[in-house]
Amino acid sequence: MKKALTIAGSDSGGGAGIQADLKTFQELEVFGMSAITAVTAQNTLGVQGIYPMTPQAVENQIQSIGHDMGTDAVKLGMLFNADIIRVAAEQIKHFHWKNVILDPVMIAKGGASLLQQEAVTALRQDLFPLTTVLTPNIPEAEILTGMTIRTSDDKKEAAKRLLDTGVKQVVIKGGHDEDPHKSTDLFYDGSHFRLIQTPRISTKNTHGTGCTFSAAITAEIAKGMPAYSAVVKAKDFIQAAIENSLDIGAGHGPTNHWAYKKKQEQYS
Ligand SMILES: Nc1ncnc2c1ncn2[C@@H]1O[C@H](COP(=O)(O)OP(=O)(O)O)[C@@H](O)[C@H]1O
Ligand SMILES: Cc1ncc(COP(=O)(O)O)c(N)n1
Repeated sequence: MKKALTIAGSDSGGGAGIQADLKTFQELEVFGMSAITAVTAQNTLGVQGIYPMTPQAVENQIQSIGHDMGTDAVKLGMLFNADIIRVAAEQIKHFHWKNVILDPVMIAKGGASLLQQEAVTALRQDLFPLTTVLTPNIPEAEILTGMTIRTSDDKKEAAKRLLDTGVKQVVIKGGHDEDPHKSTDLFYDGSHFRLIQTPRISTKNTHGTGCTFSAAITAEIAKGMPAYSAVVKAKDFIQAAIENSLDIGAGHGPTNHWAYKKKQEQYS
């Protein structure tokens, strides 16, 4: 039995953040644990409030897990400010955790900021050198590299720049690209570029896609799968979750975390 820890924000709406991560870990049969960085009052319409935890509270949660239970992989999501980022980095080093998946969450779908602007530098300096797989969406990759990303060549250039910061592997997610037919993610490990492409699903229910995708990568890496294979499986997981997304709430509804498992059961 493998374990995964998510260090991220709580989404009261249940579709993104800690809630999406734990649901995904459970579906992929990995024991999920959490350290909460901030509580958000959130639903499918947007973010109504953000209540960050103190850095000490985050440190204490991580230590509780590190001193007793341990983990096979760590996922980082909404970290909100530079002090929380520093604490997370220190604890990952302290416990010598090696499988680190960083989803550099910055802005919620409705536009609310989930990371203070000055924290971007801390992310690069403190966490990138510890990161096994970085999973930015296109707007996040643009902020992290300072370049505009439109074409497939732009994605490759951005991936190269991100690897220069110490990250071992990167997936630039294609949810925000302009192709109306496909959603294409680019994986880069420093030697090969690989495209992972699926038909784009026409739906407004995409709340939590990024969280769910990176949580699935984390679960598979926790089970010992190599990074690229984990990304391919996570892409299948999120595709099923979006295809069967849930019409809950009046805005961007959540994805369906049990759809992948249900599909597997149907075919077996
Ligand atoms: N409409 C869609 N159809 C198919 N796949 C999608 C769609 N939107 C996002 N994805 C996939 O979901 C994952 C998360 O991507 P993205 O939405 O860009 O992340 P974020 O939630 O961080 O903005 C990626 O694997 C991406 O290809
Ligand atoms: C607490 C929290 N963390 C992350 C996201 C990003 O969600 P998405 O996966 O849709 O980009 C969110 N809306 N809320």
